[in-house]
Amino acid sequence: MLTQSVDTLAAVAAVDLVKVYGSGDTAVRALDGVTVGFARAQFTAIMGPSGSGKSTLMHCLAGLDTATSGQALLGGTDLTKQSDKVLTKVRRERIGFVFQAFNLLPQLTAAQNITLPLELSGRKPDAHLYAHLTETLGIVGRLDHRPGELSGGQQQRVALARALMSRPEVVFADEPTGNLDSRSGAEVLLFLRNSVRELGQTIVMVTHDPGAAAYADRVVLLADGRVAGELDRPDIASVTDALQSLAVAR
Ligand SMILES: Nc1ncnc2c1ncn2[C@@H]1O[C@H](COP(=O)(O)OP(=O)(O)OP(=O)(O)O)[C@@H](O)[C@H]1O
Repeated sequence: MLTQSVDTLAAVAAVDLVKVYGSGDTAVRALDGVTVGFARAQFTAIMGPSGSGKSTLMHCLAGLDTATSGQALLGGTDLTKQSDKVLTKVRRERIGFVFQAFNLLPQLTAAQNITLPLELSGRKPDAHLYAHLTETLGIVGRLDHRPGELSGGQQQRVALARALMSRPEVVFADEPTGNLDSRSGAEVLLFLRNSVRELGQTIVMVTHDPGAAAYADRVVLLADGRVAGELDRPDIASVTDALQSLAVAR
């Protein structure tokens, strides 16, 4: 039974999603019936106290973890019903990932890292998009370098180009500025925001940082594995207030 309605046009949605880790006395209900939609061409931040289920929700929606019950919808596909083989293909072809730790392959150049997911799925990189992304991200002069020869900010910009090259239905960003100084972090967030405006990209980002969340169009708040509220057009003050109210209510 649905506890809330969900936008059926959403790029990504959770419907009454439950995730229980372990069993018996040690079972942890990381997601306790989450129903939420993430609209197309919108930048949404997921926030909440530590342990509230942010990473679990993102992992279930990205087909990186299996839910206990409920639906994890990407477009019309319920990821909870797919085989591992299909999930691998979905992650490669329909989802872009940006992680706190960049997760580039150290033995490949920046250029090779950017095009690898497309090559693995047998698709030819779009030369215009490649030029647009590498120019906008300011990494044209770094494309022959390996990740170990790049700064953290440059590595994350390579990861951003890789995430967007396949024109994914959604980009999931997990604390994308967590390892960056404030200037590099702001560049990453501005790029994410502009990719929503200019390319119609859908972005879902987990963050602890109200400053990062203020770049988003919307904030979804989690607490104890449930949706605890949301904010449209967030700013640093409204996000900070909402997080403080959650902490007080617990
Ligand atoms: N593999 C696992 N096995 C057992 N429990 C887990 C596992 N992964 C997460 N949990 C538990 O599930 C709950 C939600 O964890 P999750 O990592 O999703 O929270 P979070 O909001 O992302 O936290 P943080 O902000 O600290 O990263 C926590 O109580 C956590 O301890």
